[in-house]
Amino acid sequence: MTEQTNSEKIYKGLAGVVADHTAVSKVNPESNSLLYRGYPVQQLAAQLSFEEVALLLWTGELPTQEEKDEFIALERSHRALDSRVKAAIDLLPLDAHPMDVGRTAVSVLGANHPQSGDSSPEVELRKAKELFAAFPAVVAYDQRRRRKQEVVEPRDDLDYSQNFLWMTFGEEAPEEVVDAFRVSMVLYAEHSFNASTFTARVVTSTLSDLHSAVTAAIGALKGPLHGGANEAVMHTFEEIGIDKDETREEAAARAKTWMEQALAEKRKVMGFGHRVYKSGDSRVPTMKQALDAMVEYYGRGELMGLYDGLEAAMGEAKNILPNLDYPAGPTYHLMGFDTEMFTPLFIAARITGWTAHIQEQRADNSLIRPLSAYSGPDERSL
Ligand SMILES: CC(=O)SCCNC(=O)CCNC(=O)[C@H](O)C(C)(C)COP(=O)(O)OP(=O)(O)OC[C@H]1O[C@@H](n2cnc3c(N)ncnc32)[C@H](O)[C@@H]1OP(=O)(O)O
Ligand SMILES: O=C([O-])CC(=O)C(=O)O
Repeated sequence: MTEQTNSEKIYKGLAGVVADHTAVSKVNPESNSLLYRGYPVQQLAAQLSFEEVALLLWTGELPTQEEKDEFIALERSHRALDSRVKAAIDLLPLDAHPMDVGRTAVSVLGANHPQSGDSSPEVELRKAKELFAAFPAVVAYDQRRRRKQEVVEPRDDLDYSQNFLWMTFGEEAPEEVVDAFRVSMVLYAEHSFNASTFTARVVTSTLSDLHSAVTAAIGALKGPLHGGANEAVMHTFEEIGIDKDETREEAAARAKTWMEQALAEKRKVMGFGHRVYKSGDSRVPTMKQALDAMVEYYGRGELMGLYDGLEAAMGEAKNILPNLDYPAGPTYHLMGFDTEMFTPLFIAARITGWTAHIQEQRADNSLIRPLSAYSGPDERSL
């Protein structure tokens, strides 16, 4: 087969290209819906624990009680911060970006895994579960070391979300906060062939291992056009200025002026727009409810002034709607996470989707290697 010629159609950014089948999730922009293994994500977010959603994504079916119990036991036994991961993180500067910390941690876990050379389906599923269990301690430790706080050991009387918040903040989170956190994890878990998942599939297609694929996926997630947007949303809020004494209306008016100026300068405003959804992200209404609950819990209506003002001004000027990162950013801010920790929270959730796709890619593999149209100089001699 020869490489494409210049006259052939180029699908820049692979926009509109259907690269393969997947049974993991269905993103439907026409009906503005998202199904995980056939179930609407809104139902899953309303009724299931994140542990149950993870099992659904991996196995394709809702878990039985026995499967759930077995997984919960495994998850609770792999929560503690691995000493080799801690040693590697301690070598990194305190201001290293937490996405770099997360990427390093997964790499260290992969290199030290006792079955690092075994990519059989059973072992890979086990590795996925262990990584799911181990990653929260990395996020919690990184936020705490940056704040010069001691490590908080996990507690096995708490579920995944409760324990995540416990290890990060060193106190039991109220029910309202745990619920908003759980909802964010469920919504962030999976989204078909997004850039990071596709990256994980490309790496897997070479028959490389699960930790290499996840490490590469973290690199793709870090960018502000993808997962890095949840952090960038908060930077926008900070740039506009958060003033707790302001009314909602005053904040909205300032946000509107800021957005008009940003668009006049042709800036991209993170947290808006989507490659697939053109009439709204299916997950935003559910995440917005979780944000509203946090705003009410913490009594921070002025933040919603900024939120509403930006959304309205972007809608009026360009008819571009928020994506999931837009409500997720301020939700994590209200919970007390440092802004730089937001995208690592996305990693914790997306480990489920990535590893479900890694399994699927491996089960029916074909090396992912597209063609390119050469645009350099004609052949020449030295
Ligand atoms: C969980 C997630 O990963 S969701 C995505 C998170 N990413 C972001 O929030 C980053 C901001 N958004 C964007 O950059 C884009 O909307 C993307 C990358 C997500 C999707 O982009 P694409 O489908 O490639 O559309 P593209 O970037 O070409 O935008 C089309 C038009 O809308 C404009 N546009 C799209 N999003 C934005 C935005 N956030 N701010 C300003 N203008 C925007 C573009 O400037 C472009 O305008 P033009 O035709 O006048 O040049
Ligand atoms: O689907 C995408 O391109 C990005 C996205 O929303 C996600 O990964 O959750």
